Amino acid sequence: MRPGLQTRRRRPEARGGSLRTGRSIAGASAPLECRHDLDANVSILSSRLRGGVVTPVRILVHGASGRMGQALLRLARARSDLEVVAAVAGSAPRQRVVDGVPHFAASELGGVPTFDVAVDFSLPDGLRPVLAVCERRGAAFVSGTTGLSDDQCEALDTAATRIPLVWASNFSLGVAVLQDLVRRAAGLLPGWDCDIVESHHTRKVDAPSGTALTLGEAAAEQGAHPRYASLRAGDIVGEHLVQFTTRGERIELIHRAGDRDIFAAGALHVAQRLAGRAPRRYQVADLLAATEAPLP
Ligand SMILES: NC(=O)C1=CN([C@@H]2O[C@H](COP(=O)(O)OP(=O)(O)OC[C@H]3O[C@@H](n4cnc5c(N)ncnc54)[C@H](O)[C@@H]3O)[C@@H](O)[C@H]2O)C=CC1
Ligand SMILES: O=C(O)C1=N[C@H](C(=O)O)C[C@H](O)C1
Repeated sequence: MRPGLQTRRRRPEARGGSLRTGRSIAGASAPLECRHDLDANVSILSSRLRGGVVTPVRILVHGASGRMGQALLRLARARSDLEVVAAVAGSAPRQRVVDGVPHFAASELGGVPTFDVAVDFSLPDGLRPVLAVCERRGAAFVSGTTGLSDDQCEALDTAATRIPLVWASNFSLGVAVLQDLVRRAAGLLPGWDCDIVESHHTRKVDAPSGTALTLGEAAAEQGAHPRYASLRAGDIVGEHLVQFTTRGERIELIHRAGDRDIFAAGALHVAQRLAGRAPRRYQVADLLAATEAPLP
């Protein structure tokens, strides 16, 4: 894994019809762009109306046997607006059907039933095959897989010309706010040292974490030169400290995730709102703030 790759996060393209709402994430002062796209809303309605009946959004969980995959399956089961129609893991499943959900190996991806959105929390090698299935089937794609190569990031951009897509290094609301705070602090503190320290469980494979790189990019946008340090210990779900230091003083901004359900819930929320939208790359904030036409 090469540090810095995820710092190439693209901005969403400016589109006609975008509306500044002044809404903000949990009190952050920077307004979010809220895209009110009539075409997208029409297609959202048609995607959820099958045979004149409003149906749940059909989800494929990719990386289903993992820590995040298990959280996604459990949280999706509790939602009536989502239906998991396939669970895919890297290797062959021990049980073919669990809680009514058919399970598949990644090598069987071509045979999964029809779905509206794939939600991918796997490993970088798993990205291209599931993306290809989404493109072939015209399904939306939500991914939180980190440690992607340059080529894999470019594959996301290419796919986004054909399908609606969200990739985010972190689906928690708190990190979205932290990113905004880091950007503002870096702008207010030119010349200060900027250090990002991330701590995760010992099974995490990539370092620095995707979130650390995203936070570093927010600081770098304001002229900071972030440095990274990674700690792997015990079962830490995920902690990110961004420290600004100069002679005699220091500011520390920290987010601690205590439960990976926060990431899973965020990704499912985004998946539900992404289904049926127009092809392009969306940011999590677009979908948090999105205004949808009411369903009949
Ligand atoms: N964006 C976010 O909010 C978050 C992102 N993550 C990221 O999600 C990813 C998964 O994390 P964990 O669930 O902790 O990992 P894990 O190791 O527990 O699970 C990985 C899953 O991917 C599957 N897999 C592995 N190789 C595959 C392949 N080639 N094709 C298809 N499936 C494959 C495994 O069978 C397993 O089901 C990591 O990249 C992690 O950094 C994790 C938490 C939050
Ligand atoms: O692997 C994890 O666990 C996490 N990965 C993401 C990252 O790389 O930033 C998000 C979160 O920190 C948990």
